[in-house]
Amino acid sequence: MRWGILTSGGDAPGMNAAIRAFVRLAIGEGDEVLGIERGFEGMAEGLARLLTVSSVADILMRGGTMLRTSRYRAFEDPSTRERAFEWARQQQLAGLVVLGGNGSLAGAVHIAERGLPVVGIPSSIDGDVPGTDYTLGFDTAVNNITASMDKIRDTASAHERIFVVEVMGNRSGQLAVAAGLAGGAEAVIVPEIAPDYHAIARRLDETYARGKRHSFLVVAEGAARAADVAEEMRSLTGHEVKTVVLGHTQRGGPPSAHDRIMAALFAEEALRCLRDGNPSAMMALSKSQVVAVPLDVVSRQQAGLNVGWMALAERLAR
Ligand SMILES: Nc1ncnc2c1ncn2[C@@H]1O[C@H](COP(=O)(O)OP(=O)(O)OP(=O)(O)O)[C@@H](O)[C@H]1O
Ligand SMILES: O=P(O)(O)OC[C@H]1O[C@](O)(CO)[C@@H](O)[C@@H]1O
Repeated sequence: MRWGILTSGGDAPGMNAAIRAFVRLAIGEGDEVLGIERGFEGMAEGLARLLTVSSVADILMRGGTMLRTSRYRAFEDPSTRERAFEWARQQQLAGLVVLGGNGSLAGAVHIAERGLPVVGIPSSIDGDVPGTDYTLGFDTAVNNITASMDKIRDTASAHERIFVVEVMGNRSGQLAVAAGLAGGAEAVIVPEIAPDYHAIARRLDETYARGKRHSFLVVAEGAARAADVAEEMRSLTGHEVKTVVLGHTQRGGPPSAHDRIMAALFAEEALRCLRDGNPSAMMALSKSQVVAVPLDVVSRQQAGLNVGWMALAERLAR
């Protein structure tokens, strides 16, 4: 059988590990895998090549995606999707694996509805895909942010400064919350909850009065800009406040061991679903097990925010 595989939306560390795992497992079963380039654009424009065992060598430890990716708005147009579907038919694809976040998986639902079996592997550093407890790339991104915060902490303590660290997460604060808990932030500001700047300022004043020499506020990019939060804190506390916008440093670099393992497990289950003739599914982590859930969960549900972690981070930063 011949499967297609593509990566779409923002790249996520672990995408390469999942491509490698899927290709090697599929070839091990006697199947073929067509690597589709630049996400859905590659399907619509016919950009693809057959992947071999050796073509996926030495990518396990690399971030980004060997297939490249895109944000291809034209795929929201049914006529573009029809072209892509027709191309998949001509290529005799028996099924497709889509690695990406909410948007990419919404695109995947449309393809499955048209009749091509599709398995989605949730991949986004944002950790905000509904129906799964984990998305590929999240652990690496949290580690990247935590490593940056550890470095910033040295200079923050030396100067007794407050740092506002802006992290990714346009519509979701899940990444900010995990990084805030792991990195020891005083407060986490997320798009889902309106911030109480006066309460945060009071907490900062109290910790400084107790002798603390540095403080972190982690803000998700979708909630506020770091510069605006810093200005607010300066005027409310009178302390010196600096900002760091981590940007794409969060998304690059080698995937963590956890992301590589999750990539292998998601890929293994994806192949099993396709070979079993499942018409559409999303790989999910649920109760520490990799399971297949309905693909359209992305359009029916919203990902939750771990407010317990957020509250715990605030209680611990004293
Ligand atoms: N409703 C939709 N219908 C068809 N295709 C879609 C839809 N939403 C998104 N896509 C396709 O998926 C691509 C990626 O979507 P998007 O930019 O939202 O990233 P994502 O997969 O959510 O990843 P990230 O977590 O990095 O934002 C889009 O550029 C488009 O090609
Ligand atoms: O690299 P781009 O296209 O600017 O995307 C940035 C967006 O992608 C994400 O990193 C998710 O991959 C979001 O957190 C962020 O808002």
